[in-house]
Amino acid sequence: MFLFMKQHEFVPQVPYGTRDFLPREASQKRAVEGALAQLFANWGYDEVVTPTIEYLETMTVGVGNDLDQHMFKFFDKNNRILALRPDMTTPMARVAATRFKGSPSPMKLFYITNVFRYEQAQAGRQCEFYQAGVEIMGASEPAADAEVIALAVESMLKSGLQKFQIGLGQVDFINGIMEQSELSLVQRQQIKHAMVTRDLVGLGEILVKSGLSQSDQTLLKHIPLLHGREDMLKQAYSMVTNDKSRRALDNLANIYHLLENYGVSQYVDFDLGIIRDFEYYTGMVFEGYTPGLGFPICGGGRYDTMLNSFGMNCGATGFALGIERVLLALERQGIDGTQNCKGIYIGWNKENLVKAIKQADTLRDSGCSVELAVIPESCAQAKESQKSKGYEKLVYVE
Ligand SMILES: N[C@@H](Cc1c[nH]c[nH+]1)C(=O)O
Repeated sequence: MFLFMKQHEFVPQVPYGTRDFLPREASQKRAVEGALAQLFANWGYDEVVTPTIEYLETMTVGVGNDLDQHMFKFFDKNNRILALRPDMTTPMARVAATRFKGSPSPMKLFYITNVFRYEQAQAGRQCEFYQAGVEIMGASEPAADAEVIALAVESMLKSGLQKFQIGLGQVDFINGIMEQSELSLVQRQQIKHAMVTRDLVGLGEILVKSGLSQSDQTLLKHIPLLHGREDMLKQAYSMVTNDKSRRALDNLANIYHLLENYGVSQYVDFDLGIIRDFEYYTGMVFEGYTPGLGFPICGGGRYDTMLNSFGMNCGATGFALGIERVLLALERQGIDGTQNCKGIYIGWNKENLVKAIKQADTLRDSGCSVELAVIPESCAQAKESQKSKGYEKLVYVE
């Protein structure tokens, strides 16, 4: 009796932060992913598929400790610690450094796959989520950065989004300012963290306690407000005196000039407060935003030291787009990306299965999508099935 009740009460759930994609969502997901795979291939990128699990030490070499609290970890039978990949950039760097040594440079690679990060789950932010991204490895020039940003713009357009904006920053702008002062590593990290989370009150408090001069405090407090078009870059130039920050601004101006030539600069604003939440970024960084979503839909940047950690000394840049975020944005903006029409339903009455199989075969060969009933139905039942399953046409074999 007890056993019976228990079985009765059991409601199977998916693990926290994961979700099912039901047919409509799964077909939207596939449509977006298919379009992106085609786009990346058209731009000369090759797909790479890596394991879902990596050794923890591989992930730590790549992303540092930033994601430590967010990784799903477990042991293999030899007691080595494994992690579900929290990011695809690190596995791609591992592949490039270990499998493509000596290949023509730069390598242009893409992926469309799931990644895992422990997060407070909410719509558009799950612990398991899908990313489509590209990485250019072996190129340090602004041309590679511009290509990656232009491709991010094209990806959003290809996904069906019309309204979005990219914020473009450069981590060396703030690094240059902080290196001038005598801040400890911890203080620098606290300042960056406050900027990443856009915690302006917290930033103010850290700065007051930092021992920095009043003018440096004012400058750092001002960084999150430094967004705009090219005139803002000029303003920022006059606010700093160190070479590193100024080179960062020159680098942004160069990238922007190329984006004008790609015809996508109208989608791009400068935002010097963007630092992103991975420590591996060493140059330009960017994030894409679309109305109705409170978090970035895509993001990326230059990471010139990661490959070195895997034994290959070269610069790299890339971006990733969140697939569920694209789907959510499309839904919230009322854009329906799918053709929801199904083809033909074939029903048959007793004894006519063989005829119906042949009919289905012929119709499929001619390019129609066909569902063949697996049990005999009367014509009225078949009509009902056609309607409830959403098929455009019924073929009834009798
Ligand atoms: N891996 C980054 C995106 C990126 C790709 N390449 C460089 N950055 C992310 O998950 O946000």
